[in-house]
Amino acid sequence: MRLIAVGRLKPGPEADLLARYSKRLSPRLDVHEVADARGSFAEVRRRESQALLSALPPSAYVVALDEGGRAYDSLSFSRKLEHWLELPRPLVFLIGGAEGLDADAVARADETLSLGPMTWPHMLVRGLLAEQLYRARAISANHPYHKTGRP
Ligand SMILES: C[S@@+](CC[C@H](N)C(=O)[O-])C[C@H]1O[C@@H](n2cnc3c(N)ncnc32)[C@H](O)[C@@H]1O
Repeated sequence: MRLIAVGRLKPGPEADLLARYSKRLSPRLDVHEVADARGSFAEVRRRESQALLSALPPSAYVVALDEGGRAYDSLSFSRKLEHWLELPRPLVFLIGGAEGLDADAVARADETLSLGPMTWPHMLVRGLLAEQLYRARAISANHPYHKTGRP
């Protein structure tokens, strides 16, 4: 699996969170960063979205992280992830920068994924996604990390 995201993640709590879950993930999650852009709000969004799209491997199956995207409960997401991993295409998650993804990036996505209707800081979203991917894989493997029916 690959994560393509805007900006350079500096050492700190967000990097620790990403590392905590990504090192436990199988298949591994390769992170590829594209540079922050400069300019007006609209230019930043367009440039960063183009950089994300340019970094896609050929025939990628693209899941764009988007507040307005599709939300899942953990069991459904686990099943969905297993389905994505069985596809004969590289699975790629996209996370926008502080100005978000533009319409072209969302249009290229095969799926959208929401981590809830609230907006999270883009650097935190990497770790949140990694935890949800780890949880989904734990559910598929009947690993006790996910405690069904308990808070
Ligand atoms: C700070 S948010 C961008 C907010 C921006 N105002 C917008 O309208 O998209 C940066 C990125 O983090 C991701 N993100 C933030 N909150 C999210 C959520 N609740 N669900 C899924 N992705 C989220 C998205 O990829 C988004 O492009």
